[in-house]
Formats: sequence, structure tokens, C-alpha cells
Amino acid sequence: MTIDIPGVRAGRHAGVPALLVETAEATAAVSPFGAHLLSWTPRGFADVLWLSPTSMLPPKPIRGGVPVCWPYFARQGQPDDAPQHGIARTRTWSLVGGARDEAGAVRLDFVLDDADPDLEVRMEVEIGRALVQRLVTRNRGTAARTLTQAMHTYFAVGDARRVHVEGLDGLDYLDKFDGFARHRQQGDWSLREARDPGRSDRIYLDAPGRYVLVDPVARRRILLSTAGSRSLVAWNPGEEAVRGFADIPREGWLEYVCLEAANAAPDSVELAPGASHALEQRVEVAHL
Ligand SMILES: O=P(O)(O)OC[C@H]1O[C@@H](O)[C@H](O)[C@@H](O)[C@@H]1O
Repeated sequence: MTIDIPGVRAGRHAGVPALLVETAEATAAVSPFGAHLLSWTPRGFADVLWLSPTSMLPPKPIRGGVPVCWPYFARQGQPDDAPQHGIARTRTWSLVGGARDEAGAVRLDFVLDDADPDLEVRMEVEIGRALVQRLVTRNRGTAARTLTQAMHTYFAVGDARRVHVEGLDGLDYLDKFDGFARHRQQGDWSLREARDPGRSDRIYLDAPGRYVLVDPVARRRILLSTAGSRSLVAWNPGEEAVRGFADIPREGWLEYVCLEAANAAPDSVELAPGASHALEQRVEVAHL
């Protein structure tokens, strides 16, 4: 599709071919590779998304922004040699639609049509004062399918050690750093928690879909609302495990927190033939 939406042009962002979006309220960069949102910068704020300065480039997975994990999260239900987080993040999606609404927000629609003969997947991205992303999967086959997935958002923060996340208090979570043992969250999430401080790789269960990332250093509050999701992954590798990531600088873990709107662990989606499921996230930012 040729792009003919006011405020949208083809270019590059951090070396990655991308559609560069400019609206009255925000700028953004979205790459067809992975339908990957690389940057979203509402006016008056620094970029809400973190993108690693040492990220690999396509065809390798991009580190940062909003990778799309699909049609499974991690390697759930897959053989050990399956690509982590599925193939959607390393395929080039087709831009099939887009528009600018009356308020000036821009919407771009991408489809990945050839990833699975029975599943069609679509990513709708709306750029404006709020960021809205919708990942819609349709089962066009004749058998039921099970889906797990995530929007693996890397939120840029002033200092990961000093932020906290509201909305998780009292929830149970599976801790990957503890062999997926089940624990209960007490109070807000932070890297300062008494139980295993300094790192987090957790799947929160029966999550309510409304979270606030409070960042006293960047002096802003990020509001994340999700729909079609009952799991929230909170990931920051911390000082030690980050050394295992060639595409994250040693100090890079201080600069982001991943909060991932997910369907993972028991929260898998059963898609009957002909059925669709939408995983949605909405992000807003405010000054503290
Ligand atoms: O390195 P990847 O494949 O992008 O994954 C990054 C992280 O993604 C998170 O969602 C997982 O919970 C972590 O265990 C994982 O390390």
C-alpha cells in the first residue's frame, strides 16, 4: 500500500526502516518489520518507549519499543528450539490501511497474513495524545486453536530502581526467577521489594488491566490500560542477568521497565473456528 496519510512518511528510526508519524499531539515511528512500534513521544514529554542503543537490526529481533509476541508467549506450549516469543516480531507485516481522524490522531493497520495458514493477525496502532494498540487474531481455519501472546512494551524510565507500579497489589504471580513458583504481591511492584530485590521476571495472574508506572526521576506517570488480557508480565533483568543480553548495554537495565499486556500461562486464549480475539493496550502519560 502506498502511504498517503497527512503526517506519515517513510523513513528510518535508529537505523530501522519505519513509518514516521507526526501529529499535533505526538510523534512516533512504526516499523513494518514486526509491526514494531519503535517510538512514541507525546508533546511535552521525552519518548515513552525505550529502544536499546545496541539493538540488533532486522532480520534479528529489535530490543525495545513494543515487540509483538505472537502466536505464543516465551515458548509456552512449544518445543525447546522454537523461536522465543514467536515469529511475528521477525516478519515484515503489510500495511493495509490507515487514516487520520478529525482530532488529528493517526491510525495504521498492519496484517501478517502468511505466518500461519489458519490464523490471521492484525495490528492496529493509533498515535495521538494516547497510544492505542490492538492485536486482533482471527481463526480462519476449521479447528480450534490456542493462543498466547503479548505486547512486550519497554517503558523508558529515569531510574528503574526508583519507579513503582500500582495496580498489582494482592495479585498472585509466577516468578520465572524462581522456577515459576507462585507468590503473592504485597504492595506496589518495584525493584526494591524485600523478596528477591533488583530484578523481576513475573507473570501476574488475573490482572485487572489498569496499571500506573510512577517515575519520580523522569517526573511522570505512565497509565497503562489493557483489554482482552488477564496477565501482565513485569520484566527487568537487573544488574546481573543483563550481562547475558548482547543487545542491552551494561547499564541499560536502569533505563526501562517492561510491562507486557499478555495472554500467558493459564490465561491462554481458545479460538474456535471463525472466532477472533483482540488484545488491546492504551497508554497515556502525565506529569508528576
Ligand atoms: O530476549 P527476548 O526473547 O526478547 O525476551 C526478553 C524477556 O521477555 C520477557 O517477556 C520474558 O518474561 C523474559 O524471560 C525474557 O528474558
